[in-house]
Amino acid sequence: MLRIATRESPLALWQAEHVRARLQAAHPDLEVTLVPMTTRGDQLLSTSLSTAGGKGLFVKELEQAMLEDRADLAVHSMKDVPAHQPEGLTLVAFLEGEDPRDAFVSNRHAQLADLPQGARVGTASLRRQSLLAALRPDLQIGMLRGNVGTRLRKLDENEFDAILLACAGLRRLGLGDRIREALDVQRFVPAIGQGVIGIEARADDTRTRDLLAVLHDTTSATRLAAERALNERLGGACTVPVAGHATVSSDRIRLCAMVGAPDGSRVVRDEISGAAAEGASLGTQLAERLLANGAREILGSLGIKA
Ligand SMILES: NCc1[nH]cc(CCC(=O)O)c1CC(=O)O
Repeated sequence: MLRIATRESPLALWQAEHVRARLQAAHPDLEVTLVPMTTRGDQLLSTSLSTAGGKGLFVKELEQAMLEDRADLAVHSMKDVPAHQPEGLTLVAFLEGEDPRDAFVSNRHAQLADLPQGARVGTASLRRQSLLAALRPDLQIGMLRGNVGTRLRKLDENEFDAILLACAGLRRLGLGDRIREALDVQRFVPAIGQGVIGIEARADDTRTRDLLAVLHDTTSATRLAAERALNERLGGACTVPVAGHATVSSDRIRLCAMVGAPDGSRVVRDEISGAAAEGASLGTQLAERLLANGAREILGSLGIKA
């Protein structure tokens, strides 16, 4: 028996069920069950995530369940996972990545560049807000919280002319046809870990780790090592406008990153390439360069010491 802790949002349940089905296919005699739970982040969906306390909110209850032996593993969107795991827990597998790009979704406009002057755009993240404002200072950008379905409903009810979501979440939920334009990763740099499902387990639980080994994707692991090293050096929170995306081809890696003021008035971008095996060190180096070139001031003005 293997117990999977998961949030109860439709996307989280899809991802947990996907992991369950793959484990079941690899180990036909194993019983795999879902243990759904509500996290503090889900309860606070109506308030701003940044004021509520950030990323850990979506994973804490799942981690508690593993530490108390009510579950053996937790399935996460890596985008929602903080830089550090609690004592006794560790990330044990990363699945093959879905499309990492942000999606432009609109009922009226075919692409971001078609938005008229002053159009209303909804987004749930400071990163998207910053990138968007830097690109198009004329837009009226509003905070859009809630599950993917809730956000699409707000668009359909005409609260916004367009919204930005992750392509991965839309595709997984069978809503890929809502994507009008997939935004280029160089220009519109994705969030650390966007599109990758990660699995956390107890560090000493070798049985669970062995059972999960079949799901592990080394390209995703290489990507995540670079992106998470970058994120860690930059303070490691999702409450800051930080973007980082690595592309891996054979033994090379290229990491793009951005730190921006939420209003887009200042944006620092840079990129670095090197050997894939050096990903984590490249991530740290790129973070140092960003900090030296203005990111330290941007983060400092948001109360983050990096
Ligand atoms: N913060 C919510 C969240 N966490 C992960 C995804 C998308 C799926 C993924 O990145 O794997 C989403 C929804 C969104 O940003 O549109």
